[in-house]
Parts: sequence; C-alpha cells; structure tokens
Amino acid sequence: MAETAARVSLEDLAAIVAQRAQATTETSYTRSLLAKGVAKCAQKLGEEAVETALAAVSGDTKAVVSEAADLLYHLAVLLQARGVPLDDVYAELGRRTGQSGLEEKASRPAS
Ligand SMILES: N=c1c2ncn([C@@H]3O[C@H](COP(=O)(O)OP(=O)(O)OP(=O)(O)O)[C@@H](O)[C@H]3O)c2ncn1[C@@H]1O[C@H](COP(=O)(O)O)[C@@H](O)[C@H]1O
Repeated sequence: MAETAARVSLEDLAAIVAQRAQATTETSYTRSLLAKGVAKCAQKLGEEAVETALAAVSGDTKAVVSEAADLLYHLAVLLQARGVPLDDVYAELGRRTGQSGLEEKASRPAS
C-alpha cells in the first residue's frame, strides 16, 4: 500500500525554509535561490503565480494543486528573503477580519 505523505502547513513550510536557509547552495534549492537575492525570489514567485492562474483556467485540477504548492513554497522563500515573519502576514489578515473586502477597497486612499 502506498505511504501517505505527511501534510505540511504554511507554518511548517516557513520553518523548513528558515532551516534550509542555513544549508549550502550545493545541498539546498532554497539556499541557492535565497543566495540569488530578493529580485530572483520575487521573479520566481511571479512565475509561479502566473502558472497557477493558467492551471486554474486550463481545467486541470491536479495542475492547480501542484502549481499552488509551488506558489506557497515560493511565497515562503520570498518572505524569508525579505525577513518578513509569516506571523506578520497572519496579523494583517486578522486585522482585516470583520471588514468586507469592498469596505477595505473603499477606505484606500485615492491613487
Ligand atoms: N516545497 C518545496 C518546493 N516546491 C517547489 N520547489 C522547487 O522549486 C522549483 C520550481 O521552479 P521551476 O519549476 O521553475 O524549476 P527550475 O526551472 O529548476 O527553477 P530555477 O532554475 O528557475 O530556479 C523546483 O526546483 C522545485 O523543486 C521546492 N523546493 C523545496 N520545497 C520544500 O523545501 C524543502 C527543502 O528543499 P531544499 O532547500 O532543496 O533542501 C523540501 O523538502 C520541500 O519541503
């Protein structure tokens, strides 16, 4: 019988990325990506976002799951590269709870 892989949460992923940031570029994709700097990490995140969006409209549900996993991993790497704790993102999401997205949009300064 096939073994079921453990589930990995965003917190787990952030912890894995923080730990792999200490590895060598020879042994870790995470470390080698971080070594290329924030702009490269941001580019990878953008690519994965586009690939997730394309998968969503393609009708291939397995591809959506796979690309979304890539996207979350690259988000964790970008947050690590910028030194932004995942907890700060959670706090921001919490701050928005109870307010409709339409209210939030209306409260933004005019650009
Ligand atoms: N979740 C992931 C994960 N998702 C995607 N990827 C990598 O992200 C890359 C996706 O980018 P592409 O498809 O564009 O691949 P590519 O063309 O080779 O990428 P580039 O050369 O452009 O950087 C692939 O190399 C994937 O293997 C990941 N790499 C690592 N993790 C996690 O991080 C852990 C540590 O990995 P290492 O840092 O490599 O030890 C792993 O055990 C996983 O838990």
